[in-house]
Amino acid sequence: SPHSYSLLQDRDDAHDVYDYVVVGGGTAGLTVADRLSESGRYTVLAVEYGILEPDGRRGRTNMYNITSVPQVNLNNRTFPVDVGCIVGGSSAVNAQAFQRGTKRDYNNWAELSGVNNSSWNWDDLQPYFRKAIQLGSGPHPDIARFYNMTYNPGSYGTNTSKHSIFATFSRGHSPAVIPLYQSLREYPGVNIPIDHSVGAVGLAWTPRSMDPISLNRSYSRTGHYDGLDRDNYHLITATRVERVVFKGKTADGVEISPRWPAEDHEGKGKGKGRNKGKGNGKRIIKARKEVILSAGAIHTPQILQLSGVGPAPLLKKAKIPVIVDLPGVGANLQDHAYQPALQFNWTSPPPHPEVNTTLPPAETFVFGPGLNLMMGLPGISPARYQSLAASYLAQSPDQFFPPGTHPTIIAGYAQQQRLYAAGMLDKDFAFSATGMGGIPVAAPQLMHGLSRGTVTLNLTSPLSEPIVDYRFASNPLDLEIVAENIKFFRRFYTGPDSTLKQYVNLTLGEIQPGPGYKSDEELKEWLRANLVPSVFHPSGTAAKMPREWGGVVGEGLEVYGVKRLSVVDTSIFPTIVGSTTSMTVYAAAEKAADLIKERA
Ligand SMILES: Cc1cc2nc3c(=O)[nH]c(=O)nc-3n(C[C@H](O)[C@H](O)[C@H](O)COP(=O)(O)OP(=O)(O)OC[C@H]3O[C@@H](n4cnc5c(N)ncnc54)[C@H](O)[C@@H]3O)c2cc1C
Repeated sequence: SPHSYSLLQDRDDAHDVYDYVVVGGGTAGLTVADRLSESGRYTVLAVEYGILEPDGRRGRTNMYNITSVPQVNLNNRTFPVDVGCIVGGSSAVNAQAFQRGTKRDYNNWAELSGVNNSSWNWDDLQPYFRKAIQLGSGPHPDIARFYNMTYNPGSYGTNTSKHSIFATFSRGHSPAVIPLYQSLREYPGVNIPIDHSVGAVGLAWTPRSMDPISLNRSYSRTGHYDGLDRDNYHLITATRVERVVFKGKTADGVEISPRWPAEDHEGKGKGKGRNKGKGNGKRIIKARKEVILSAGAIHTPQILQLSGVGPAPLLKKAKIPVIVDLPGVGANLQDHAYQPALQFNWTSPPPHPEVNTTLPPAETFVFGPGLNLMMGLPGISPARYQSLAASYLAQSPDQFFPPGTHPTIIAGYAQQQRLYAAGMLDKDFAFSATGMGGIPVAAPQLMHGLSRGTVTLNLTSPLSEPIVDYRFASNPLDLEIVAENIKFFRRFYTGPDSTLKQYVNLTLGEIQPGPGYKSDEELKEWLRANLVPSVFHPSGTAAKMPREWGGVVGEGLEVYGVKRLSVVDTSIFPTIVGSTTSMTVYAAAEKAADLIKERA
């Protein structure tokens, strides 16, 4: 059987007590559960709401069905809040672009720890990236030569065990990206790092979370679950953790309930990985050492709030007894925003450069080569970056938060504001990331938004999905920065200093936003109607920051004000990284496992 014998076919077979109970068998959860159980010294239970099913599809059973509240600054549009609901979590359904942030991202985390010697910084995290992510393979040498693809093998581990997560460079090619690559290389302000894994922005090739041999998805299930056979490790699926149970202020265990009523579930199938679910009722499972919340940035704050750990006024409204008043639980929500493509029309298709016939044949094409342009604000907007940074720094930190926001949240945001204002002057702090295919289209993502959102209990039905409000563009500078991204790509494609003309002999006509949107005001109007506030990288809702800065966990990821409860998932990111998020989650989970074992 490819899956693990750790899976209990019936949740009623779970013991009454384990050393560790991990809530969520997702990206971080399976990583931590693997590491805590590997010595055999501790008993570990992971509880997952999804089931074991094939990866990749995004369907009814394997995604949560959540919609954001209307975004008042985006013409009241609502947006899907996609999160994987499956063994493997979001790593089982994501788009597999595998990147880490830049140095400033993680050094900001250290600054936001409020302590002098935080080990959550770029240098100290690199060994965890190498432990977490193995280099599956570099690009095919011919492809690497043809595309001038460089990469830094030292950023990754060299383990080839199948119980690993792999970063693999593309085997495919797509010659049409070459004119873009060559012209971007020469475009003013575009840096060429060896690759993004060295902590710098610029034009480089992004690997995928992919097995180098099978080319299948490499994710927390394949790397940290399949094939494990440990008596001391159990996984139960189709099971919800409703709340953490406390004895005084000590986390004592979790209360679980079945996802489906027993008879319904029996009807759904008795295949592998489906609990028979004969127990229809709730049950408490105890944790001797720690309860570890790895339910992701949308559900971890919900579980904390349901357990009485969160903003006291909210808990009182929901009639939940307050265990500890922690205003930061569910605050500080961040994501990357997506600007629908700036689109041009070639007057005729570009002349593709001759394809070297020694390159692997087209059938081996799996994914495009993964060219990605990351830019700091000085590169995006040489004319305005200084004034944008100055206007940001001049804002009062509470200016764009709702009245009554807790002062600790404002204090934490003031710290972030100081660091981001400095980041706006740094060419190596990403404000945009754009996948570059072979067509004259660019859909840049905003990598460091300035607005902060919330995840809160649904007061009329606390066990239903939480209320997600990105509050995108509540800080008006967000739209100014995205408008600068549009102007950057307009200049690159059609401006007088465009370097593209040397490589393709074409005239370009702009289709979208279109010539009707010229001024900043017009561009912002277009963005309010088109911008998407999330690419499903929610982060920051149980942040690792000091309590007086609205933090929820400290340096050891233990929740403030209670004992034996920790958080390990994207919720702990004080600030979102300027890259896709999954690689950082794996590294953080590896570090977390070490911290948890040290205090065992
Ligand atoms: C559609 C999509 C595309 C993405 N594309 C990329 C990409 O290309 N590259 C990249 O790096 N990142 C991408 N991401 C983001 C990345 O995958 C996530 O940031 C990361 O996987 C989150 O890890 P996590 O451990 O925080 O949470 P998750 O992996 O989401 O794990 C949380 C787990 O907890 C479970 N759970 C939640 N509540 C409960 C409960 N009450 N009881 C029991 N279990 C519960 C969930 O079912 C889930 O399995 C994408 C995400 C999505 C959804």
